[in-house]
Amino acid sequence: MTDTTAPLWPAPTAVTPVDATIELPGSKSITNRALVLAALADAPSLVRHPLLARDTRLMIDALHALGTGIVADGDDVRVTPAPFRGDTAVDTGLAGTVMRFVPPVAALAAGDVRFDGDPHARKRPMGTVLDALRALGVSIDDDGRGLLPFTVAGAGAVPGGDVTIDASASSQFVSGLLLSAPRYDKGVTVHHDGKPVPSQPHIDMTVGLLRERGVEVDDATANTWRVEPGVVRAVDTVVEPDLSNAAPFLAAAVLTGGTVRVPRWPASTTQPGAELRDLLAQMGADVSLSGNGVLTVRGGGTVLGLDADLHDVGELTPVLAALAAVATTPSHLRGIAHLRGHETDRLAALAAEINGLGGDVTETADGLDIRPVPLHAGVFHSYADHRMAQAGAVLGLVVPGVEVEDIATTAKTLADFPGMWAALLGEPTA
Ligand SMILES: O=C(O)C1=C[C@@H](OP(=O)(O)O)[C@@H](O)[C@H](O)C1
Ligand SMILES: C=C(OP(=O)(O)O)C(=O)O
Repeated sequence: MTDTTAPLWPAPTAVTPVDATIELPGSKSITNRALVLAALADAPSLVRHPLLARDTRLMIDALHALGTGIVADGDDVRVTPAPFRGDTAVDTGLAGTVMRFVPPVAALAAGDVRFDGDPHARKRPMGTVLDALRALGVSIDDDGRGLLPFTVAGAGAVPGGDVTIDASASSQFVSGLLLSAPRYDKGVTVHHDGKPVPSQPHIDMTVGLLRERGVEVDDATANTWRVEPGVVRAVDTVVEPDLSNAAPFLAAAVLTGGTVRVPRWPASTTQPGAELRDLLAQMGADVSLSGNGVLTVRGGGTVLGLDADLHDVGELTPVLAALAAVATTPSHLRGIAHLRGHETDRLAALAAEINGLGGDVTETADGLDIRPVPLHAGVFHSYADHRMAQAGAVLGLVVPGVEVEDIATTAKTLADFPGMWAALLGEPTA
């Protein structure tokens, strides 16, 4: 449900082409994996240049509630592992990474760990995680609907073993099980049986970070992941910038015919945001990555529609859909049925909000068809979804009079999106 009491944010219209360098904070997905793995590790370690925003603070609080020592150390976070304790509660907020990655950790705790989250979080699919943990020997108390809230009855150890799941609704089901698997007595083998798993780069990220810590992972067979039991070595992690959060800023360059530079863009990465280079080029942008890691996107004046399967990079959809709505040719965004289980039903939300501004968007079984038509002023609702709010801001650049409801929801993954947006547009910040 939309919070109709949330204040409206007048989205600034770009009066000149943007020209800015955007320093992005760390990746949400890498930060939260690094924090979990640091808590599971054999010694203290540092997570350097982490994202500090709502989702990662929730992860820090969750691991702290489970007994892990976590303190700020300048801009870094120092994690000191300790035996996991129970008789505690975890607030997942609306963070998929907290609600899917922490229950497998809590299973190692000595005692009950109660999980609950935001109203929108109580709608996000969780049953696969709960069923999988039960199959691996964990006792969980819930009301049988496969949703938050629930209680993991930690027994101090987990047998582990083989489990078959349907992970077609979220790759996070797989990642969550794999992250804690080395600490289970028999390790874990996850088999996926169902429609294709989305967000493969995020699973590769999980496997890569486990291997960096000396954990043996076999992912050679499609849809099967085997994690051997063993020590998770403590490793200091330098978190890459959050490339998915580059999307609205790079989109501003595309839309206004301007230039946006993002420093520290990794030459190789498992982040799905890396695909922005190719996707924005398909939409008519000039994209280049310099030898010293600065990504530069220049808008070419004409924004082309996009015909793309976004199955692997679903979290880029809201901003790409906003661009598509003001492009010059139609777009077909495919392979993203799983977005219905994200922060909100993103397919329904994008269609409703773009159409609310006069757009012409239809939902398909697994995506969106977007025909660009002139848009008008209006309220763009956020549905507690940070990337919906970002999409509204992008549209506002070229559609005067767009008001984004609850811009504060962007704090899920960026501490100060409105300030960064003002700086992008050369406006004085508050
Ligand atoms: O593991 C992760 O860090 C994520 C996996 C993806 O989830 P889905 O596979 O549910 O799309 C992605 O959309 C989400 O933003 C972050
Ligand atoms: C789907 C997303 O988040 P979450 O980690 O909460 O699943 C997202 O950030 O786009």
